[in-house]
Amino acid sequence: MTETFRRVLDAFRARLGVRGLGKRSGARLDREDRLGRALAVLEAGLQALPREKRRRQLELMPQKLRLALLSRMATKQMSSLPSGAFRSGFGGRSSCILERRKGRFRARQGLGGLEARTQYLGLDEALQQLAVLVQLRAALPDAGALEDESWHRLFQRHSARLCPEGMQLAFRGVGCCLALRLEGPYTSDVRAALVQCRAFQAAGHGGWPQLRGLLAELRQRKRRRRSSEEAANHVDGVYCKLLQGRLLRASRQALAALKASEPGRSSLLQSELKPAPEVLAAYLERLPKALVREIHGQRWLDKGHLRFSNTRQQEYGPQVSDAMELLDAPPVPAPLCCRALALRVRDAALHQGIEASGLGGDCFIRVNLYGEGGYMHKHMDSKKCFGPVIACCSLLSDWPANRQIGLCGSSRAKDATMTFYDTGGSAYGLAKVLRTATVAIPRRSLYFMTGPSRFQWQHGIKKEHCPKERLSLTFRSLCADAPKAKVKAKAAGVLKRPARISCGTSPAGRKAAAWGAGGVLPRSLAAPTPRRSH
Ligand SMILES: O=C(O)CCC(=O)C(=O)O
Ligand SMILES: [Fe+2]
Repeated sequence: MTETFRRVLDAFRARLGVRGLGKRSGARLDREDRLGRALAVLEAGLQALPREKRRRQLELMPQKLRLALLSRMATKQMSSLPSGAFRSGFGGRSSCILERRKGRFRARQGLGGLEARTQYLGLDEALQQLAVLVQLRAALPDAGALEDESWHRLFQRHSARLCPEGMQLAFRGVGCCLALRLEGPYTSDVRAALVQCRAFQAAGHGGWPQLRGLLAELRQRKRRRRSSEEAANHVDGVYCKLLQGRLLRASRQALAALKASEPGRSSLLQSELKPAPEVLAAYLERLPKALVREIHGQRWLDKGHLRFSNTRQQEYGPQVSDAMELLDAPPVPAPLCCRALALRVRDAALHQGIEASGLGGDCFIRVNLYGEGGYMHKHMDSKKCFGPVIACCSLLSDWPANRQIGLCGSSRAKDATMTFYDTGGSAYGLAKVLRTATVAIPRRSLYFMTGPSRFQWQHGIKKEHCPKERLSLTFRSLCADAPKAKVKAKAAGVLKRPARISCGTSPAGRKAAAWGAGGVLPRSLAAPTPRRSH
């Protein structure tokens, strides 16, 4: 299985190498542009809502933001939305996913404007088919880039060459509007999916009203009994829900940009802490259950300094000692979902124009599980050991509870907040703090720490800023000249595996062992050896 997966990863990497994902233009926008963009997304999103909902959202909006939005609309300075808000094929262009359901797996792969998926299979077979799909993607141009007939001929040629006997595929067209992923219904006929893809492209230029009409029509076509009104209501229901999340984000960004444009305020963190790209958001909607289950099946590390903090960790990939030195030991293989997520994170970094070398399936992954009130001391992730970009996904095990998000409401109160401390680049725990800033890290979001937020500021999570159980996964590249440990690891992970807790026969040892396997260690048992490693 590992061998198969490695082939998938190699093919994936080759594809990235060949195609390159290019930098997003305008990644470094000045303040005005940023505000303009955020307001434009906000306005377009509001326009896509039914009137009642729109009014309600406007009422909920902080006054400052509402005024900015209205004055912007009044002076007609908006950029050319909605057509500008549509990017065809976005999201489905190259996504590569393994889905799990009831112990069976299904591969899904973006084909640039189209998406293909297999039926549910055993893990090995699904991985093999994922590898085939990745190769197919590498061999094909984007579905919209050629005439449908020529694309279809190419598709037939390559699928005949690559797809094994009996491989069953279903296809659908995908598009994107207002940072929402639009999906047609699956069909076994690739030509029908091409028609969906073209329809998304054509409707995209008419903005949301046309796309909504198309989505309703596609849904109606799939279930013939449904009336057009029912289908339109269904589309409204689904997309309004999604839009609310996007609106929340857009309004936050607009507010942040507004704040940043006030004289005397630093916009440093807004520009350096990049928010999650939409590509990943849909993925994070689906992933957590499987991921959380998989992570709970693994062992937690025994790190003295974590015992007070109601936090547990796992680490995968290259082995690094507590002194932040690379161990001469084989990498610890990450659970499948973590690896898949690592690939997506790397993809997301490339989409954002962020340096991504060293990220991906083989990078260093740390899993942090915070209990309620769990915290992380302020620190700077080791400069000598880890690269210039740290990516982190925030997840929670009770993820469905977050369904009722509202614009600027208080329902996000369960999300965690990270505090940043400007130490002018010093990594010492006692370094003088010049200023602090807080950043919300909502569940199912991804952030990248780059530039000053990585090397100038320290970061940490306060007890009172983690009101609910939180799971985070950090992804780091290793520096080429990371210091090597002089000691040799005896076996995989030995230097940091739970040696003390696994053999405890005293009551204290037994309780500690329970902690290592999922319980919470009482304060009285914590060992006084808080050597922190980041
Ligand atoms: O959980 C987080 O978001 C941050 C984790 C972190 O800073 C670390 O593991 O070094
Ligand atoms: Fe950190």
